[in-house]
Amino acid sequence: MRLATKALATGYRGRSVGRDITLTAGPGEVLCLLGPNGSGKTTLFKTLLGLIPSHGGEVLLDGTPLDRLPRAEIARKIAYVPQAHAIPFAFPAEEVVLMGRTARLGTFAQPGPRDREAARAALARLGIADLASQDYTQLSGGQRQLVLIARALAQETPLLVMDEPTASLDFGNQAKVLAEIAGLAAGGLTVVLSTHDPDHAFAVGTRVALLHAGNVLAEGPPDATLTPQALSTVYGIDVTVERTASGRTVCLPHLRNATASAVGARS
Ligand SMILES: Nc1ncnc2c1ncn2[C@@H]1O[C@H](COP(=O)(O)OP(=O)(O)OP(=O)(O)O)[C@@H](O)[C@H]1O
Repeated sequence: MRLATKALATGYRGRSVGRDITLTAGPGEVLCLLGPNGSGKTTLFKTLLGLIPSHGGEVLLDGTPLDRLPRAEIARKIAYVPQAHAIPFAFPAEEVVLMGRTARLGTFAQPGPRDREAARAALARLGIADLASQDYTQLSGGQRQLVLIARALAQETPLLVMDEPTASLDFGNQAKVLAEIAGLAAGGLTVVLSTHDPDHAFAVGTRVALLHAGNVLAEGPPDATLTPQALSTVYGIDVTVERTASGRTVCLPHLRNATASAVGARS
């Protein structure tokens, strides 16, 4: 499924957030959105999902304007992984994952044994089958994050939109979820995600969009887009981008100024 935005403007009632956002992502691609806190990533995602109206421009799914698609149709095309703290589901984890199936089925349909099986398979795939009967509200931030990713997988849509999917995960689970994302894209899914870690964009991104002050400052393959200069402009710090011996690309923020002021504060 190809997602495209054309000169999209985003925001809330009486408040403009993003403008002139033109992006595209297709099957097999992982489009990573990077940008400082408050730069409008979540707002863009809510607009892509039709949860809030756009302030101008277009969102197209395989060429069809989003606002021409009924909600149930959108749910069959796009699964959304929101930030884990955003939703206080008072249900067992398996029921939360099952909601991914109900989104596909429509308002009044009941999930059947196959749906339950798919929900359990999604939990197992993320290594959290043992959390199935635990209350979502009593899970840790990272466990909730994994449950929400399982919910999106159970929805079996061709397009996955993930808001900081690795944000509260431990070191190992970050790597597992990144590998899962790369695998899903390799299998033909379209993935759009936001991250605060440029290394993650280098690891799994086929394209990157760098948001700055409401605009797309740069967009393209990670190597060409996440340059030290662009990262410095967006984050206001000096950054070195290095290639490791094993062929990975990593970003190293310079800590000298921060360290100097921390030492100064102590003395
Ligand atoms: N419901 C809302 N009504 C009005 N303004 C909002 C609302 N939600 C967010 N904003 C504002 O929109 C701007 C963009 O917020 P958004 O959450 O999209 O940023 P973000 O890039 O996802 O941030 P972060 O990286 O911190 O998660 C912020 O200035 C925020 O204060």
